[in-house]
Amino acid sequence: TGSSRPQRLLKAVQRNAAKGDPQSVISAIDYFCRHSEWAMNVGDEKGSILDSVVSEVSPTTALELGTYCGYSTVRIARLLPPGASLITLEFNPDYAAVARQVIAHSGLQDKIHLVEGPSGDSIPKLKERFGITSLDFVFLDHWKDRYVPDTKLLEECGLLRKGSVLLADNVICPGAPEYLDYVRNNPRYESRYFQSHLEYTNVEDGLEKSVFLG
Ligand SMILES: CCCNc1ncnc2c1ncn2[C@@H]1O[C@H](/C=C/CNC(=O)c2cc(-c3ccc(F)cc3)cc(O)c2O)[C@@H](O)[C@H]1O
Ligand SMILES: [Mg+2]
Repeated sequence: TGSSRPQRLLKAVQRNAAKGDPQSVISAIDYFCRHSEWAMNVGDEKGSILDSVVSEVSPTTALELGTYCGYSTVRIARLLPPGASLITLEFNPDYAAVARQVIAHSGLQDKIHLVEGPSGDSIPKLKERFGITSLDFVFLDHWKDRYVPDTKLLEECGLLRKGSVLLADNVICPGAPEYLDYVRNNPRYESRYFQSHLEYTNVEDGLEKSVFLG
C-alpha cells in the first residue's frame, strides 16, 4: 500500500532540510504544507506566536500534548535554554515513528522526550518518570475535546504551579469552546487570546495563553 501523509512529510524533510539545522526542518515542513499537502502543524504564522511565548517563559520543563509529526516539538525545543527539556506525548505509533525521525533530523533529540501512549495514562506518571515537580509551559495541540480533561488532570497531579503557562492551539478552528469557557471563567487562570490564522490558510484561528495563578 502507499505512503501516508506524515511519511511524505518526513521524506520532504529528509530531502530538503539540513541535518542538525532545526530552522531548515521547520522551513521544509512549512514549504511542503504550502506547496504539496496541507497538514495540521501549528504552522509559521501561529508558530511565531508560539515562539514568542516560549522565549518569554524560557521553560526548564515543557510539555506538549499531541506530537503529530514533530513540527511544534522542534519549534519549541530549538528555543529552550541549556539543560531544559520538552516532554511530548503521542499515542499514534505511526505518527510517533515519523516524529522521532523529524526530531532526529533536527538534531534536538537530546532535549526531547517523546512518550508514546494516551495523555491520560502518561500525565500521572510524569513526576516519577522524569523527576519533575512542576511544568513551566504546556502546549495543547491534541484532540480538542481533550483539552479540558487533560488540563484538569494536570491540576490534579500537581503539575501546575503559580505562573505555569498553558498555550492552546486551534481555539477557534476546529475550535475548543469548552476549553475557552473553562480557562476564561476560572479564577485560577489569567487568559489572553492571540488572534491568527489556521495554518497555511487565511481562515481565522488563534492561540489561547492561560497563566495558572496557583
Ligand atoms: C486519548 C486521546 C487523548 N490523548 C492523546 N494522547 C496523546 N496523543 C494524542 C491524544 N489525542 C490525540 N493525540 C495525537 O495528537 C494529534 C492530534 C491532533 C488533533 N489536531 C487537530 O485535530 C487539528 C485539526 C486542524 C484542522 C483545522 C481545519 C480543518 F479543516 C481540518 C483540520 C488543525 C489543527 O491545528 C489541529 O491541531 C495526533 O497526532 C494524535 O495522534
Ligand atoms: Mg493544531
